Amino acid sequence: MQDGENIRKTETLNIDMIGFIFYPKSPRYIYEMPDYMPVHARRVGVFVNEPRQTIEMFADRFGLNFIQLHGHESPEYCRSLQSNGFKLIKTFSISCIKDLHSVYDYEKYCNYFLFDTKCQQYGGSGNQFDWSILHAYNGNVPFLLSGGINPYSAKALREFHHPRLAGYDLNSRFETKPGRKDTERIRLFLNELRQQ
Ligand SMILES: O=C(O)c1ccccc1N[C@@H]1O[C@H](COP(=O)(O)O)[C@@H](O)[C@H]1O
Repeated sequence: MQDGENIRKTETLNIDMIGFIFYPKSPRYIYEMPDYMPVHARRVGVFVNEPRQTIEMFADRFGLNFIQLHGHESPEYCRSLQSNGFKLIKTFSISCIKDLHSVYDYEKYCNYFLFDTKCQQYGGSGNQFDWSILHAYNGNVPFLLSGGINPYSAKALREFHHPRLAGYDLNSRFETKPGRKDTERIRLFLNELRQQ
C-alpha cells in the first residue's frame, strides 16, 4: 500500500498484515514512508531478487516485521537473512504439483510460505491458480494463499481447506488503482468470508 490515509482506513478492518512492494518495476512500488504506517497490522515488505543491503535498508526505514521474497531467492539466501533476524515469507509460483517440490528445502528458514499464481511478472497478476494442487503440500510451514483473490472468491475460499492454511493475501483485485485499496470492497468481502 502507498497512501497513509488508505492504510489507516484499511487497518481498521482488523487486517493482520499490510504489504509494501519494493519491486521497482511494479506500479505499487514505494520507497518513501507514507505519512501513516500500520500500528496493529504487521508490516510486510515484498522484494524480488534484491540484495541483502536493499532489504536491510527498507526494513530499517519502514520498520518491517516480515520480509516477503517474491523472486528466485535460494534456500541459502533465506538462511542468511533468517540468521540476521529477519522473519521470512517465501513465495512459490504455482501452476502444477511439480512447483511444490522445492518448497521443502526452505522449511527451516521461513515463518510462512505464500503460494501465488505462476505468471510472467513475478506477482500482482490478478489471476488465480488451481488451489487443489495445494493438497499435495504436506509440509509443516503455514502458508498464505494468494493470486487473484477477488470480491467473488469468498464462497470458494470457505470451501477450500488445508491444515496449514494460515491466511489470504488480497492484492490487485481489491484496488481502486495500483497501491490503493478499496476498503469498502474489503469490508464486504470479509463479512462474506466470515459467514457460516
Ligand atoms: O503486486 C505487485 O505489483 C507485485 C509485484 C512483484 C511481486 C509481487 C507483487 N505482488 C504480490 O503478488 C501476489 C498476488 O497478487 P494478485 O492478487 O494476483 O494481484 C501478492 O502476494 C502480492 O503481494
